[in-house]
Amino acid sequence: MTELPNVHVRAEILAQALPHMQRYDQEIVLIKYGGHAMGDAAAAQTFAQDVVLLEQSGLKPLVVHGGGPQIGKMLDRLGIQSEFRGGLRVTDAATVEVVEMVLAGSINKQIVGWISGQGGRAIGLCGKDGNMVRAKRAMKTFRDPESNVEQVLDLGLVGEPDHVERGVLDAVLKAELIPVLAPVAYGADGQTYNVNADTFAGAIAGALRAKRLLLLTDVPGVLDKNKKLIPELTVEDCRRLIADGTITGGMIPKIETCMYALDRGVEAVVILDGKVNHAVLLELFTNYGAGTLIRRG
Ligand SMILES: Nc1ncnc2c1ncn2[C@@H]1O[C@H](COP(=O)(O)OP(=O)(O)O)[C@@H](O)[C@H]1O
Ligand SMILES: CC(=O)N[C@@H](CCC(=O)OP(=O)(O)O)C(=O)O
Repeated sequence: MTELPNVHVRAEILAQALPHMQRYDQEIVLIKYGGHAMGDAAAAQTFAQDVVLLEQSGLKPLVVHGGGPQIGKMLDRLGIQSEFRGGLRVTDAATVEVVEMVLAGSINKQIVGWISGQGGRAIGLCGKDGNMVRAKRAMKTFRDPESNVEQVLDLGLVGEPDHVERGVLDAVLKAELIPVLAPVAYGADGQTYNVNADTFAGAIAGALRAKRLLLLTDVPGVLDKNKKLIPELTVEDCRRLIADGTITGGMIPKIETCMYALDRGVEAVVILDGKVNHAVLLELFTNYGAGTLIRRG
């Protein structure tokens, strides 16, 4: 077989994107960009480029971002102690102020800037804007593996979304702007709540019946006990992997998010490595699916 010159190979790859573009035409795709993935400067630029390319190709991309490591750094600088329980940050009044400042302030606007830099038009909002996400105090239980006793965790001002108002998002999408959302919510009690970014993304994806939810993190996907990538999982598999301790820490809210979103009509969720250049494009517009694909089963 004669080898195609490089430029023709590139054209072939571009042409192969056509059925994928048609499949996702006018569909909502929600991309959760985790704080660890964001740390890689080169991948951050290709991430912004991918988001703009999706919008230009007729999809409706939304971004929900995290910023756990960045919040941690700022809390350290301010001398505020912080601890995680069950993958969630215990949040008091001083902590939630810093969380809001870092997430809805610096990180949100940084991502909007990256998208503008690639020629896109993004708008940065948090869950308080347009009454988008109302939350209530999270009630989480945790089973101590040593004593096997289940206890209710007091996480302070950690919120769990209990209502999503889609009006503001519909208006933003209609105006052909790309929403970039910080996971901070309001409470009926007047409090500001710190919501885990995965949980927030799941609530938005569920309310909008997104076609796909992509969770970009700093690992290739869900790993088994031997640290090998698991390419596909069902909801039942996920429950088993949490129960047997294969899935721990920050991966727990991610998997809970997947289960929640699938339950609300999201077709499939993918957990993938956001530090890989063009991770989003590879996943959506090529035949080389990356990461772990999770379906209802
Ligand atoms: N089975 C597993 N497979 C992959 N990662 C896991 C697993 N169990 C726990 N983790 C941890 O979950 C982390 C991803 O969650 P998190 O740190 O909250 O990322 P992000 O900031 O992207 O939301 C991984 O870096 C890894 O340390
Ligand atoms: C309640 C809770 O844990 N909130 C998270 C919000 C940010 C987040 O989830 O960021 P990543 O996606 O980068 O982990 C926090 O305070 O770190």
